[in-house]
Amino acid sequence: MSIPTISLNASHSEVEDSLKTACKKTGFFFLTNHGLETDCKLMFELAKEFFDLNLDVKMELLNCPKSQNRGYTPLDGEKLNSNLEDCKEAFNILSPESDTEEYWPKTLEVHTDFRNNVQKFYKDLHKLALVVISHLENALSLPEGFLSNHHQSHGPSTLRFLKYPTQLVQKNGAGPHSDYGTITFLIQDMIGGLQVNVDNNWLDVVPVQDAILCNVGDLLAKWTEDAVNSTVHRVIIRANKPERYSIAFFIHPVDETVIGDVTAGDYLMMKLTNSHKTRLRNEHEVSA
Ligand SMILES: O=C(O)CCC(=O)C(=O)O
Ligand SMILES: [Fe+2]
Repeated sequence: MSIPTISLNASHSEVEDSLKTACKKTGFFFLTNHGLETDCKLMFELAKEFFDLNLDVKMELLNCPKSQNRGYTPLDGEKLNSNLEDCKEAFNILSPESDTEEYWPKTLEVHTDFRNNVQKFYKDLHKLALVVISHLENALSLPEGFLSNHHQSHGPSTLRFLKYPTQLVQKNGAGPHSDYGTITFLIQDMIGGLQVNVDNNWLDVVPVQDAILCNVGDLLAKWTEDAVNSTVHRVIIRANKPERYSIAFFIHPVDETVIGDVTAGDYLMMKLTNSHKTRLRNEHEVSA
């Protein structure tokens, strides 16, 4: 089994047939001809500049204790799976409407217009998400607006820069988990390490140049009564590989959306609280 590629240049019916199959099988697909190829390259440069900042500068952006999903997450600061610490750093960016200056590195502003570029990328990804969501409605025979009406504003969708450092022995980069929202876009470099669990086997996701990897999240699976698969995946850092960068965009419905027995906002909060053990412990230490 491999991850299918869907080109946005294909006809609507071809895109939607392929989407239907992909979402029902692995829950993962590569999207090509999405129009953001050049922007993705720039974002990798900006992500590298961010992670190259001194640790004390990044720690000033630690999101503690105001919210749980913005600003900087240091190495080993998160457990996507409760049994394993994740060997990665992250920088989380909320929607341009709800973000505030205190979570942005001041030093980069001068050189690269970092904040403006990243926020523009956020908005472009959100537009692309609406295109994919509209195709999904057709692919899954859902009424028009069934999903897209709940994604018209940016809501809690989150953009995330990730860096997995070089290791001498194999390590856990991101523990086995499924994503929480509607869909996730993942832009990765060519190093590899992402694996998807298919029929109890770990399948390597071989990176495709310029493609955006998309996957179904838990809320979409709930929303469609499991017509699609929110598939478990993980990142392993193989020994002596160069550092790996990825950029994830987690697309979420607005908080008030009722899906099955939960609201989207409550579901997200519950999942984030469980995955930020270390940061919550730090928060406790700070407030104690
Ligand atoms: O960095 C990656 O390749 C995947 C990260 C991921 O799955 C996540 O953060 O949810
Ligand atoms: Fe994930």
